[in-house]
Amino acid sequence: MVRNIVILAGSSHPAFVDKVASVLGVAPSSRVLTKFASGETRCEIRDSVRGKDVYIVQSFGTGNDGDGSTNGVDQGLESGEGQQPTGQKHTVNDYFIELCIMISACKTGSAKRVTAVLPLFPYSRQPDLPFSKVGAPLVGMPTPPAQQQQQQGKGATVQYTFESVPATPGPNIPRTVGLSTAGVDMVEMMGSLRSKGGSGRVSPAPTSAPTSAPQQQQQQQLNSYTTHDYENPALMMALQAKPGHKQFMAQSGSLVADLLTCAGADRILTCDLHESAYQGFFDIPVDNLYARPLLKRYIQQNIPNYRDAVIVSPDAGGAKRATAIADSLGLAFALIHKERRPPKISQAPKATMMLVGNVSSRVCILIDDLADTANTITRAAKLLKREGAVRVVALLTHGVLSGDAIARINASALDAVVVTDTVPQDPRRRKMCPKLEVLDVSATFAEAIRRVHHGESVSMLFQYD
Ligand SMILES: O=P(O)(O)OC[C@H]1O[C@H](OP(=O)(O)OP(=O)(O)O)[C@H](O)[C@@H]1O
Repeated sequence: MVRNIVILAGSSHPAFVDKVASVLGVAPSSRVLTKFASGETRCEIRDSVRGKDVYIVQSFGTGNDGDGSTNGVDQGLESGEGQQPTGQKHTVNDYFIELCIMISACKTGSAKRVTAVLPLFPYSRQPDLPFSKVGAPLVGMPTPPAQQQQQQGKGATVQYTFESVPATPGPNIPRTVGLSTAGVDMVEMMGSLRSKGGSGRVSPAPTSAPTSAPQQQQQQQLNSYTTHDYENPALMMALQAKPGHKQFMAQSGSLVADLLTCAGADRILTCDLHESAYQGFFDIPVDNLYARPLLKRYIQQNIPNYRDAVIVSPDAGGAKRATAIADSLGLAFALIHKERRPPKISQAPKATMMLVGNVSSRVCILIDDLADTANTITRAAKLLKREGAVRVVALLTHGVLSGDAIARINASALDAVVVTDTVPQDPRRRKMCPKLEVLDVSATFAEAIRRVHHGESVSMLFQYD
């Protein structure tokens, strides 16, 4: 049992906090978290934190993703007298504000030290810069048409397209049923997707669509998905149709870091940051834990003849993460490279994929930090199977799986998707996705908290993994 420590749970992932607290041999402290009718967050810390070492655990990626789970709904956790749960759905932003308020409440309640424990760190993916027609980041004036024509002759051979099933939602591609329909029958749903010609695209839902052309264009931009803007031709064309305008994308990472520090956080504990350099945005200590030992153990224990398998990074951004596992297990490595070029001069840039490495007749293990829409891993799996892979397993730290991700995984060439529980994976979600397996990372967090509390090294935890 660890003494003089306070573990507080935000409302995003209480089950995870219970597991962490149980390993530490303490009970989570009492607090009230709910919302006022106006939607503002209400927080009350019921146990004394005076002079204590406080750990507030809040995860993200569990926002309003329509998975029908009770996670993310204001249930008036430990509701105070006269305070009724509003039943409002929490978004990632709600969780973030809640965390800041909890940190501030503990600081003003005379806590000795407050550590924000974020199993999945929010806003650590910076938005992509839009890409020009030749695949370069669009950070200046669009290239004049004559120059574009000249550059087009040098395009690489397009081998694979990026279509996914269900299609990535966009201006003219509405969300499919995904998990938003309570009690949806997966078999029925997949049948319905197949009956639409196998593309997985469904007819646009009737809407009160704007009628005039400028209105339609504005609406398209409003509806557009921003995870990967380069995949949205309408948005890309609109962005490039503004001569002389330098595109500016808000990079919110340092603001988020400042907000946490300003709220009073003395330390951050997180896991598999999308970009490890993000730690440099803080002027307080940041401990970045790794799910790597867990993933390696999974490979060793669950992939038959794993020494013949190939570790694959689905994009260049994750190559370092994947090679770390490949090197320590002595496995072969392959990389999928995305190119963003237009198929024709008159068209918007399109992402295509190239495989570097040999996967023929091999088991492929895709390694990535997270799956959000699951486009990246499902497209990678499709390419790997076409290149002769016999089995494709995706190993990810954070299974955000928002929107249609589960339907997409079910319809994909993936044979299994293994995630950790940094993001809640409730039983209903697991039932709807038979390919999903969940690894428990709570013991790693508990050990890291114990080490921080006793002033021991956290990085030593991963020295021999
Ligand atoms: O499930 P999805 O919605 O496809 O998103 C998952 C992908 O997004 C992130 O990388 P990102 O595309 O931001 O690029 P990067 O690795 O180059 O930073 C992440 O590392 C995954 O590869």
